[in-house]
Amino acid sequence: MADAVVLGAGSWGTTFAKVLADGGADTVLWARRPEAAREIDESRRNTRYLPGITLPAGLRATSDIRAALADASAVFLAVPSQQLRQLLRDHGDAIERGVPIVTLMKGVESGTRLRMTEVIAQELQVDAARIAAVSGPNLALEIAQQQPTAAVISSSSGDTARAIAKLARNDYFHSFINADVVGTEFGGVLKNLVALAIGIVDGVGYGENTKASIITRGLAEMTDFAVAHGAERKTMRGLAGLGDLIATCGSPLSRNFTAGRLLGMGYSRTDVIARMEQVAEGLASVDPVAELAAAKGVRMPILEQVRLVLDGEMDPRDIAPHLTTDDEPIEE
Ligand SMILES: NC(=O)c1ccc[n+]([C@@H]2O[C@H](COP(=O)([O-])OP(=O)(O)OC[C@H]3O[C@@H](n4cnc5c(N)ncnc54)[C@H](O)[C@@H]3O)[C@@H](O)[C@H]2O)c1
Ligand SMILES: O=P(O)(O)OC[C@H](O)CO
Repeated sequence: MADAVVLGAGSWGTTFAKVLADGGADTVLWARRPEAAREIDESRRNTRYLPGITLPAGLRATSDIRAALADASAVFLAVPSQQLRQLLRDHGDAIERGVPIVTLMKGVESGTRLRMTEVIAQELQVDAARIAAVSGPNLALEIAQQQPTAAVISSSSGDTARAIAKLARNDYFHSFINADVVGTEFGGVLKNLVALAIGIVDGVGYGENTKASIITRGLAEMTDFAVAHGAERKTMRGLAGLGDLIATCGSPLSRNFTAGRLLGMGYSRTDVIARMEQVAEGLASVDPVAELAAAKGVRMPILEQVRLVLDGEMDPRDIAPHLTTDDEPIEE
C-alpha cells in the first residue's frame, strides 16, 4: 500500500505530493494526462505547473486512477473545486473503506454551495471523522522551492488530523492541527475573494493604503461570514485566515490576485477566464458565497463589489471608496 495518493497533478497536487514524499511517505501522484505522469516519473519534472523544480526520486506518478486509489492508505484531493464531485462519482468506489480522505482545495461548489468536505461526505457517504481539510498560506511554487511554510490540518477527529499532520511534514513544511473544519475551509475560500479585490485595485494602480484598507475590512467580512456559519473566530486569525490572506493578497504568484489584476486592467470576466492557465477558485466562489452570506444576513460589501466588477456593473476604479455601502458611519 502507498502511504499517500494525491489526485491532481497541477501546481498544488504536485507540490503537496513532494511535501509528503520529502517527509518520507511513500507517495503516488495521479495525473489525468498520461504524458504528465510519464514526465514526472521519467524526468522528475512537472514543467507545465512547476517550472524549474526537481521532484523527489521516491515520488511515483500514474495516470491509472483506480489502481492508485485501490492501493492508498490516505487520499489527498487537489483538483478544481467544481470538478471534485464528478471525479468522486466516477472513481470514489475504488477507495478502500476506512481510508482518510483529505481535501487540499479552496472552493465551494456552485449550485449546492457546499464546502469540499461536505461534497466528499455526501458523494462517498463517509463519516466526517475520516475527512480532513488542509489550508494555510501555501503558495505552491514557494513550497516546491522548499521555502519554510506552515499549514493547518483540520478534522472533527483529532486522530485523523494528527495522522495527516504527521504525514504532511518535513524540514521545510510544518502542519498544525485544529478541529474547526468550517472555519478552516471557509478561510481558504474567502481569502480568494479578498485577493480578487486586491488584484483589482492593483490593476487600477492604487497603492498600499487602499490594499491595507481592503485586507483589514476583508478580514472583518471573512470573520463575520465564517462565524455566522459556525466557525470559531480564532480560526480567522490563524494560518487558514489571516495567514493565507497575507500570502495570497501579497503575491503575484496568486492566481486569484492575478485574475483580479486583469479585471482591474479592464479585461472582462470572459477574457480573464480565457487568459488564466491555472484555476483561480475565487471566480467560481463569488456567487455561492454571496448566496450563503445573504441566507445568513451577513453583509459583505467588498465581496459585493467584486461581484459587480465581475459582472461588468461597476468600474474597477470605483471599488476602493466603497469599503462599506453604509451612508451613516458605522463602528469599525
Ligand atoms: N496552487 C496553489 O498554490 C494552491 C495552494 C493551496 C491550495 N490550492 C488549491 O488546490 C486546488 C487545486 O489547485 P491547483 O493550484 O493545483 O490548480 P491547477 O490549475 O494548477 O491544477 C489543477 C489540476 O486539476 C486537473 N484537473 C482539471 N480538471 C479536472 C477534472 N475534471 N478531473 C480531474 N482532474 C482535473 C488539471 O489537469 C490539473 O492537473 C484548488 O482548489 C486551489 O485553490 C492551490
Ligand atoms: O494562487 P491562489 O490565488 O489560488 O492561492 C494559492 C494558495 O491558496 C495560497 O495559499
